[in-house]
Amino acid sequence: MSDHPEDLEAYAQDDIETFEDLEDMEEINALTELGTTLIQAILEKEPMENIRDLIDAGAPLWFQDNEGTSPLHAAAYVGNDQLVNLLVEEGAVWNTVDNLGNTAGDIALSMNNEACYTLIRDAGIRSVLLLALLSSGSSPTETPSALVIRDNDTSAVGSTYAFLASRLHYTKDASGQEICLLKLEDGGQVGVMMGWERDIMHKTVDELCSSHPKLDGGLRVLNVGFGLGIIDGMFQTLPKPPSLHVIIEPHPDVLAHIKEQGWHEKVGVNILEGKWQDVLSSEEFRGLGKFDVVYTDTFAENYDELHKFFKRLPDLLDGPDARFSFFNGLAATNALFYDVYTRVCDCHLSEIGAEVHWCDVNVEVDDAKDQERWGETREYFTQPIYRLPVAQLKHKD
Ligand SMILES: C[S@@+](CC[C@H](N)C(=O)[O-])C[C@H]1O[C@@H](n2cnc3c(N)ncnc32)[C@H](O)[C@@H]1O
Repeated sequence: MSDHPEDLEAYAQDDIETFEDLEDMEEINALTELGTTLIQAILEKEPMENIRDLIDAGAPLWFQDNEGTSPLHAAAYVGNDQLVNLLVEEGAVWNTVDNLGNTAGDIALSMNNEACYTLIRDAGIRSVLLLALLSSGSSPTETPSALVIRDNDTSAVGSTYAFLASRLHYTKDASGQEICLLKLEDGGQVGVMMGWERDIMHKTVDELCSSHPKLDGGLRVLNVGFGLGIIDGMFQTLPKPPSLHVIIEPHPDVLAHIKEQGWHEKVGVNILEGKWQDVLSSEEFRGLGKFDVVYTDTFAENYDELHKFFKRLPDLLDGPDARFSFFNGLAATNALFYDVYTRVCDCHLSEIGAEVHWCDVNVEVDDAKDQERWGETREYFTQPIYRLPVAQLKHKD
């Protein structure tokens, strides 16, 4: 043993840390045991009293076993809505996924248990609305850190800054589908816009314009995000082309493509270069007045940004006849998340005084066609139904 006092101090420190480690291990073991017992008790359909006792004894509702099953997953498996309700009220996490990528809501849905599904979905809606409120209303220091919505994805898929610095390629894939492609640093590929979305864009233009009372006079249209220019092309081929067609686009490669395609020469088309967050506040934009039709479909932006866009709508829409839609593709690789975000959009649009009419568009294809749709790219929309929103400001009494 060393006789240097500083070494003795270090040994003593090591002992304390080992002791603390042991204490931590004991606590982890106790929680693991309680969590496992709770999940077993739920799966074995033990009486509610036993479940309640376990929760009161500190069984962790966030616990997941080796398969990723949480107490809420277990309650969904046994289809007990009273239990789902109890767990949600006690703070069970609504969006935990198991090792197969399923939430408890997905399990309830696959078992056709509407009561359990609705309870979990509504817990999700409340949670997302609360997070949005906390992140917009208070300074980060006033907000419990675990509840702040953070955008941790700094890749070109999750960060506008990285996206705008990345190169895009306009090409056709192996099945002849037009595509605007983003190549990621990890070698993966993501379609910024893909030809298969043409049907969704077509239905969107139809819902926004075909019965618009001002269609015959030429609509004043604002589109945010050019991509492949599919929706812009459709606005241009309306029976009466728009009297004003403003396109907001920040990406240099997209802007070069727009020029190549001759969009600057089209009558009534005004291309504003930049992000909508900057362009909407510019004097040039404000001088243009309000619009009959507003559409937004951007890339690499999270729900926070879409929510901010919603808040600008009262200044953009020209009264209750004007119509708004957006590409409703958020969280569209999971049925529960897609449902939750769709309903959160509905609530937030209602908050700004708009009413939403939702149209269901069938986008299901068979397996072989699905492969063609995505080619080598990452899938970002896997739901069979696209929920198309059309919002209008409510009449003021
Ligand atoms: C999915 S594409 C739009 C596709 C388009 N709806 C179509 O029919 O082809 C997204 C577009 O939004 C643009 N974009 C991304 N962030 C933006 C922002 N903050 N403001 C405006 N446009 C943005 C991208 O550069 C891209 O061109």
